[in-house]
Amino acid sequence: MPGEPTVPPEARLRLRREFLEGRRIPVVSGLLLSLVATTASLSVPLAVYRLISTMENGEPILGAIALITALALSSAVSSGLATYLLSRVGEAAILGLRTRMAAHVLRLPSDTVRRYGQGNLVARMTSDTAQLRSVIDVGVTQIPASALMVLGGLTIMALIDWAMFLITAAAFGLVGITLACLVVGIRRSTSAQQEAISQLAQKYVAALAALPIIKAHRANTQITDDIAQSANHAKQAAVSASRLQALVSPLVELGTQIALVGIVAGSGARLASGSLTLPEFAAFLLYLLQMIAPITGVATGISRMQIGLAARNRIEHILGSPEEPDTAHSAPQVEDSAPAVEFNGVSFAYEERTVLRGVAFTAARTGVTAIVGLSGAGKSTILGLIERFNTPAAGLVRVLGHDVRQWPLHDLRRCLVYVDQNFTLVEGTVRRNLLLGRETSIDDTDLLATLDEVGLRDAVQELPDGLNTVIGRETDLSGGQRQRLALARAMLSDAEVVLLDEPTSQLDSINEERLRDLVHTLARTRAVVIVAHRISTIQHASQIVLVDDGAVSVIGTHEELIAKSADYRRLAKSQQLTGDFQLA
Ligand SMILES: Nc1ncnc2c1ncn2[C@@H]1O[C@H](COP(=O)(O)OP(=O)(O)OP(=O)(O)O)[C@@H](O)[C@H]1O
Repeated sequence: MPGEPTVPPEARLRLRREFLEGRRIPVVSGLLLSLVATTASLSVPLAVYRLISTMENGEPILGAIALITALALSSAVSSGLATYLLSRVGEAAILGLRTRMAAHVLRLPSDTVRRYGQGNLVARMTSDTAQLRSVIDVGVTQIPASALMVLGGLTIMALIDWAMFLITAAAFGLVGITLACLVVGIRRSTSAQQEAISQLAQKYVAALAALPIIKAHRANTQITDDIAQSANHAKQAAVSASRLQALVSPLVELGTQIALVGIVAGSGARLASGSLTLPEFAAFLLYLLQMIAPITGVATGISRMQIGLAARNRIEHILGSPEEPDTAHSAPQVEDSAPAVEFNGVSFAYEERTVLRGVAFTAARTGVTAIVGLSGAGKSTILGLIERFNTPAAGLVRVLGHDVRQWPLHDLRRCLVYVDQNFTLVEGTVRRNLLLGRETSIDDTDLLATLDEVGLRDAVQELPDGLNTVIGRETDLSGGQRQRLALARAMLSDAEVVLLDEPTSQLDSINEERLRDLVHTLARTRAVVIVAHRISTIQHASQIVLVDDGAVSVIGTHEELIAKSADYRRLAKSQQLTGDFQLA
């Protein structure tokens, strides 16, 4: 992603530590089994050498055949067990990493999450971590085991015949040098491929979220073309990555062919001169053939590692993105006399764009503070600053008498309950949504009583599994019902400050009236800060804060503002709420 932060050293993934911590026994057992498998494989050609010598001497060969069988079997069994053990450990390490990523992403500032994009984050959590798994597989098992085989094989080959060993080493040395040149390109191209897949996931997730609108605007083809274009970028990136990866196996084959030709050509003279015996020649040839697989293993392993390392980089960027600042250690002491919320000369900008200028108001511990103003005036931003989703550029936001930065985030948010503009529900049952974030349970009678207060009891009881119905999949609620469910969740909380962002936007007039009553009941014992477009919802508020283009233009009761603010009168008039039209 352009503009990704530099990864701080503490966010770098120490793969060895991630992999080993708490898992030393299975890792060491896996590595030992792998060693047994390699040693057994390396011993097979020596056993063949012994078999041929035994045959040449006319001795019984049963023992030699039994040895070869035992070696081959133990190599296969140990290698299978090692792979299973190490892949279990690898999966456990990836589970740990995925959990860590989820926890970290949920602590990122909302703007950072928006900048990355949901699809992009999904791709990093799913496909990039799966790619990283290959670093563990390849780095811990494939490369070390194959490298051991190659080194062991080469050593024995050197002991058998140094001249033929030199031919072999020269051929594979050339392969190694060419491979080293390819590695950088492979890493770069796989990184581009992963980025292209993230972009594709991003477009796809965004399209799914906007599905009804896409259908209603008959934009299926347009959006499909868009997604297809991203898919095409992903394909092109994959093709250029595989162009380099495809060179790896042929390179190894080429090296093997050169070595084979060299050995066959060189062995004639050495066999004829007697400096090489037939069993030695057979063993040497077997070692060479046996080495093709591990050399291919090392080469493809190094190439696969690049995919995993590129994925590691992208994961590190997420883990390196700073979390919401949360430096306070304990909740400050709250004075009874402290107001619920205070804004003192608060200014705020999204990136370069200033959206709040010197905002100042105070919300008492009880009563309703309504924030009104035209669309885009900055009302939701004000609620976001109380929740400390963002930090002001200047001025102070206080909750219960203390600067929001003096509160540990968890404690600050425990004092607040927030119903967002989209009345967001989480994936899960009605009950899960009602109890979201609660540390204690509430019995069904109380849950249903609260649902009754927001006029939702009957609708929930009619759902297939009542409170246990999963919403948002086969069964769903209407927009207004979702909004009332979000309100019920807020009512069940015992937070001292209730923040409501346009809680009536989806409600019919009967439910709006019900909400008004509920808000006033809540406001008897708590502070309610409510953003509202419909002045009918808040005309009885203790105070109304009129926000105009990011600044507070006037504060007062409905009657006071009607009397003294032309802007408010205009706003109320547009809703027919002045003079004779005023609602009761
Ligand atoms: N995450 C964001 N990044 C950049 N700009 C933003 C972001 N959120 C809001 N804005 C901008 O900040 C300004 C204030 O937005 P805000 O949502 O606070 O307005 P609002 O008064 O609540 O509007 P509405 O009544 O339409 O909900 C708007 O101009 C908006 O475009």
